[in-house]
Amino acid sequence: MPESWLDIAPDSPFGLHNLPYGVFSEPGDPGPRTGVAVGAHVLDLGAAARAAGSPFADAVSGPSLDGLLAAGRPVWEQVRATVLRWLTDPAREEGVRPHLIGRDRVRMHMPFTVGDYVDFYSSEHHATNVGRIFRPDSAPLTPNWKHLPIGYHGRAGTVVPSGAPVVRPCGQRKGPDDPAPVFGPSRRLDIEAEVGFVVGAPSRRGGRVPVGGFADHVFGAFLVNDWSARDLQAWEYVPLGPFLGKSFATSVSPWVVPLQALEAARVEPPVRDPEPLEYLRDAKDEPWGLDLALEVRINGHVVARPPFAQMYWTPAQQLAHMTVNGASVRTGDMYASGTVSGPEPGQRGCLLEMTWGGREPLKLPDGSERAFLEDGDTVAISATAPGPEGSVIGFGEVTGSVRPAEE
Ligand SMILES: O=C(O)/C=C/C(=O)CC(=O)CC(=O)O
Ligand SMILES: [Ca+2]
Ligand SMILES: [Mg+2]
Repeated sequence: MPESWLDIAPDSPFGLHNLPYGVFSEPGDPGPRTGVAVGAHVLDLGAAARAAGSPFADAVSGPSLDGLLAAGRPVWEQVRATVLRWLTDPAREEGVRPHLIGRDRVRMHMPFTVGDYVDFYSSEHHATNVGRIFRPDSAPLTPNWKHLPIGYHGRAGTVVPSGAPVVRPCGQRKGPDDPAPVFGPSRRLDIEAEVGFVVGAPSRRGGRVPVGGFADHVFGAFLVNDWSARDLQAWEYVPLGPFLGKSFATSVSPWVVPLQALEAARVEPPVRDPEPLEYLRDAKDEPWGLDLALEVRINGHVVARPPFAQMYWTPAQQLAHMTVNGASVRTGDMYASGTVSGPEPGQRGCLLEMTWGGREPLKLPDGSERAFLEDGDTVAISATAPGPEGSVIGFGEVTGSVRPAEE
């Protein structure tokens, strides 16, 4: 990789190997714009592309990534290669430097218009733990679990950008010893640390996206916090699955890391036994396990380090499964991996597991204890992945604070 004329710290999570896309504004701006994070800066992509007369200027000049997502893989590759050239060719410095803004000056926004939203359940460790906690008298994994990536359709309209406050939801709950359900603020508000994927190029209704078609359709990855009210969920979910316990808010991180930046993070997924049906088999020599290291913090204290590489079903299999019945995907459709949990106690991606259903509260270094979230708590989920040449690919973080219920 050639050097940049821009001063970028060698260990920056936003070095030249990453170049994630997001939507930002500066104080006093008329509206948000598309940017690329580089070192301590954001490159105003639309302005730089217009100044350079780039053929893709229109696609990157909107107030969201929607135009870029819809443009398709050849354009994604062209934009990335062009930005890299701009940042490394000394002859380009004069034209590009005016379009760099300090990242500490900008506010980040929702990166794209969310179409449909699907949430999976693809960590074997998470599913096993949740099964044990919610259904102690049954086998922890349901009979279908190792044959298909289980998922449900979520509420796209309540996907919110990182930093948006999360109001504690109200709803029905009924504990095992309660004679009747009661209504009120959730007492078991939880998080779920997940990785999200956004579709760029749509697929045809009636067609299927094979496992090998993942990178032609999916633009990139980001972080997701699927806030969950466990008491509402436990009462409502039989037999149709999560509903109001998860539909009140889902937070996403502002930077979308393009799949091209994750080449060095690709790893073989765990061995699948039994072997899945043909349409779910990994494409030969094209593994889509991803070695992302997540970190979950509550009020600044690290409470978990979930490993994404351990996920049983890959995002390529999830997309293949989501479309195998002929259901199409559209630009802006997003899907989340499911809670990321590893085999160790310190690797669990939600409080339900970390505290084993609330029975073993966490002790935070500030002396307080948490079974579930309290009003005022701030949760941040971050992640990094290995990049080429020893570099680090940063995802930034998704954060949100809990506001009291509106009763
Ligand atoms: O097994 C259950 O009943 C509950 C599962 C979930 O909480 C669903 C979910 O959001 C999936 C996930 O994030 O892994
Ligand atoms: Ca979830
Ligand atoms: Mg949700």
